[in-house]
Amino acid sequence: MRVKICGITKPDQGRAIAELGATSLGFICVPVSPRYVSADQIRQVVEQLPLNPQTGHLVDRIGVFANATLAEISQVVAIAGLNAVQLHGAETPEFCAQVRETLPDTEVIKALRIKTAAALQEAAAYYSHVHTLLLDAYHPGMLGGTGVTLDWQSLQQFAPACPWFLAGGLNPDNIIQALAQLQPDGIDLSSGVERSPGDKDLAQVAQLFHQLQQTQKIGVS
Ligand SMILES: O=C(O)c1ccccc1NCC(=O)[C@H](O)[C@H](O)COP(=O)(O)O
Repeated sequence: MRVKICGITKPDQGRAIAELGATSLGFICVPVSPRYVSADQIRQVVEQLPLNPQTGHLVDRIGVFANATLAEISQVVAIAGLNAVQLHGAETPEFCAQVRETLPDTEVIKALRIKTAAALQEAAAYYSHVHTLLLDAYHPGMLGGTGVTLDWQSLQQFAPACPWFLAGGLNPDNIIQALAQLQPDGIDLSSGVERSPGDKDLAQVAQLFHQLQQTQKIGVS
């Protein structure tokens, strides 16, 4: 299972989180966010990342955008050294397809903020235009990093035709409960493993991986 820790702002924390076992680091490229980082700041984090000793590759570097233009996204991907983009605003399936065509080596992840179970119907329109979906909680005043959990039970029938991440209010204390109900391809955490926006709590990240090891031992996938 992929484990994405989002809202990385500091090189030493990015490196430590990769070493703890994260498969993906998320960088907030949305200027109104308190976790915002510029392309140059992301590059500084990326330059400090270790290569995975097993694969010889870096962890995934995911830039999170909301309603940015294709030119803005392309520029940040090139400067920062990203290999994935997460579109967290009101991007249409057609826009996602354009991003995919323009950046063929970049994973395109569409985030859907789920207000009601009916909002899940939106997902199908994206299947053939993105590589991956991400389900996040809806908050009227914030786009992401809200700490609000989804109603996991209402997602039990969600079986998209592409891989998906579960996000929204996950933390070391509730991750086992979430994964007992759902089998996402990845999980995404931000405020549940931080001291303040953009300042990650490495002890909580370590605790998350400890909990994930427990889920394997007790057979929760
Ligand atoms: O985190 C932000 O500040 C943010 C701002 C604008 C758009 C998206 C943002 N975050 C996106 C993420 O992928 C978060 O990891 C996701 O919303 C989960 O956050 P949390 O509920 O705090 O775990």
